[in-house]
This record gives sequence, C-alpha cells and structure tokens, in this order.
Amino acid sequence: MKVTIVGAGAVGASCAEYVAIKNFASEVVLLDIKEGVAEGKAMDLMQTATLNGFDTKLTGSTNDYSKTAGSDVAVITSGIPRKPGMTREELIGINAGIVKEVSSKLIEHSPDVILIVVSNPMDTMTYLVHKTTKLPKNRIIGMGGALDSARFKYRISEALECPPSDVDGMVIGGHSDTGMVPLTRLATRNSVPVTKFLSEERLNQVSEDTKVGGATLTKLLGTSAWYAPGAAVSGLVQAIACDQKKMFPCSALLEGEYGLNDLCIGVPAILGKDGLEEIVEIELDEAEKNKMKESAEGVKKTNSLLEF
Ligand SMILES: NC(=O)c1ccc[n+]([C@@H]2O[C@H](COP(=O)([O-])OP(=O)(O)OC[C@H]3O[C@@H](n4cnc5c(N)ncnc54)[C@H](O)[C@@H]3O)[C@@H](O)[C@H]2O)c1
Ligand SMILES: O=C(O)C[C@H](O)C(=O)O
Repeated sequence: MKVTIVGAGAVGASCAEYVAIKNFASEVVLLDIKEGVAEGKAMDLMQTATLNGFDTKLTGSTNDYSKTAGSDVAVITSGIPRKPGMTREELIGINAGIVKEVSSKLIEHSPDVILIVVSNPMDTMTYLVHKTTKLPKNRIIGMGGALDSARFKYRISEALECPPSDVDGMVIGGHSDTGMVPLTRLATRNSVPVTKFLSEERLNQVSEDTKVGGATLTKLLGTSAWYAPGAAVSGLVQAIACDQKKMFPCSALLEGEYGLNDLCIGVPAILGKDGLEEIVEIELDEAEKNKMKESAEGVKKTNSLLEF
C-alpha cells in the first residue's frame, strides 16, 4: 500500500506521522514545492521508526511526481491555511489553482489512485476535483466531517465530564463555521442519548463550540490546527488501505441523496478498498433537514466562485 501526501506542511506531516505510527502502509511519499522540506520531514519521521516501532518507509520529494507513481491513496493538503479572523472560504482564490494542478499531476502518475481532499474550502475543493478530473465518484473523498465529529465528541465529553471514548456522535453538512450540522439528537454516551444528561441549552453550546472548532484553534495558534486534522485523515486512509468498511462523515458528490444534487457536502459514508463505497442515508428530523439545506446553499454559493 503506497500513500502519497502532497503538501508537507503542518497537516500533511501530521498525517504522515499518524499513518506511519499505525504501521499499515508499506510506503508514504511526502511531496511539496518548497525545496528540501518534504525530504527533510520524511527523514526526520524515518528517524522515529525505531523509537515508535513502525516499518513504513517514508520518503520526500520536491515537486517530482514520478516518485508518487503507483500510489493507491493520495492526500491533498497543499495550499494555504487561514489566519485568525478569516473564513475557510476566503482561501478559494489561491487554493483552487493548487488543488486543480496537484490532482491532475497525481492522476497522471497514479491512474488508479483514490484521492482524499483536505485543502480548504474543503467541500468546494472536493467538488472542483470531481469536476476537473472526472474520476469515478467513489475515488474522490473530502475530509472534514471526521475531524468535526472528533471535536463534537470532545465537546460533549467536556460537558459530561467523561472520557471522550465514552461518547459517540457525528457532524454532517459543510465543513464551515456556519454550515456544520452536529447531530446532538443522535449522540450517545455508551448508547444512552446525551439528551438524557444535558439540557437543550448546554447542547446548543456544544454545537456552537463544535462549529467554530477550527476558528477557535486558529485564533489560539495563529494558523489552523494540524494534530486532529492529521489524525482524522489517517483514519480515512487506513479505512481504505485496510478495507475496513468503516463509516465516517465525508464530503461526497451527491446525486439526489438527502434531497441534494451537484455538490460535495458531508454525509455518512462507508470507506473501504474502493474508496467511498456507499453513502448512508439516515433519517433526519425537520430541523436537521432544514439545517442541511441551508448548509448546502452555503456550499453552492462558494462553488459558484469556481472557474473551471
Ligand atoms: N479539511 C480539513 O479538515 C482541514 C483541516 C486542517 C487544515 N486544512 C487545510 O489544509 C491546508 C493545509 O494546511 P496546513 O496547516 O498544513 O498548511 P501549511 O502551510 O502548513 O502547509 C501547506 C503546504 O502546502 C505546500 N504547497 C503549496 N502549494 C503547493 C503545490 N502546488 N504543490 C505541493 N505543495 C504545495 C506548501 O509549501 C506548504 O508546505 C489548508 O488549506 C488548510 O486550510 C483542512
Ligand atoms: O479551521 C481551519 O481553517 C482548518 C480546518 O478546516 C479545521 O477545521 O481545523
């Protein structure tokens, strides 16, 4: 199993580290345009192999895509991150060109590759990759919901004063400060609905904190987060590499599912060796359906700024 990560910045390197530590891939190639950076990060990570006990071979490349040839999965983390006070949508001008070029080069060298899009605004970048590469829809997956759900579970555990591992829950919708739809109605602590333990007001606070999870960290760090994003991407890569048939909320191209068409947005999906193998349609209540509709309108508004 060969994994390529384009963009050896904060998220790309974090993802490479988690993939290596989980020890399921034979090879990880990091590629970046900055001279020597991908090679340096790959070497630094390789020097953790004996310390962390993994056999994954990490190499780096300065913009030489021949080194990525034959990749099974490729992650796109190239592009600029936001600064405090910015929205993800403001990154479209620079990132669209980068994501379009990177995805086309990846496919040129790995025609069977499954692409995971991370660069922001992620739902719109995923849609752009669908529109410009025309790969089958199962082979282009946007990562956002897995991260947002991890933040949601963290916020619930904080409210319940319990370990995050006690909590289950999911965030669907767009990966944006206003577009996320945290499904508080379905969240549980060891299969007991969290609505049994938390007031509506506290759950609303949990939802609001979840939606601005990325912005909160950006304000604290001066740039956007990387540990949880890297871990979330590595989870998707592993589900595909190990054919796990695991369910994650992913940004998928919708063709009628959830009453939506012609956009990529976060919905529950099963990931396995063929990439995004199935979109799972769960029953939403009226309020959730309305939030999903509003979220889709926001994503479409950003998509309308794309030039193909
Ligand atoms: N979807 C998500 O949940 C999520 C989470 C975190 C970050 N992000 C996004 O991921 C992107 C990367 O974030 P980061 O914090 O790692 O940024 P970063 O600046 O640390 O790293 C980005 C890297 O991309 C490289 N790059 C730029 N253009 C390139 C090109 N054409 N080819 C190859 N490499 C190129 C840069 O040299 C840099 O090393 C941002 O757009 C950010 O908003 C998304
Ligand atoms: O917040 C950001 O801009 C980066 C990323 O989308 C995140 O949610 O951490």
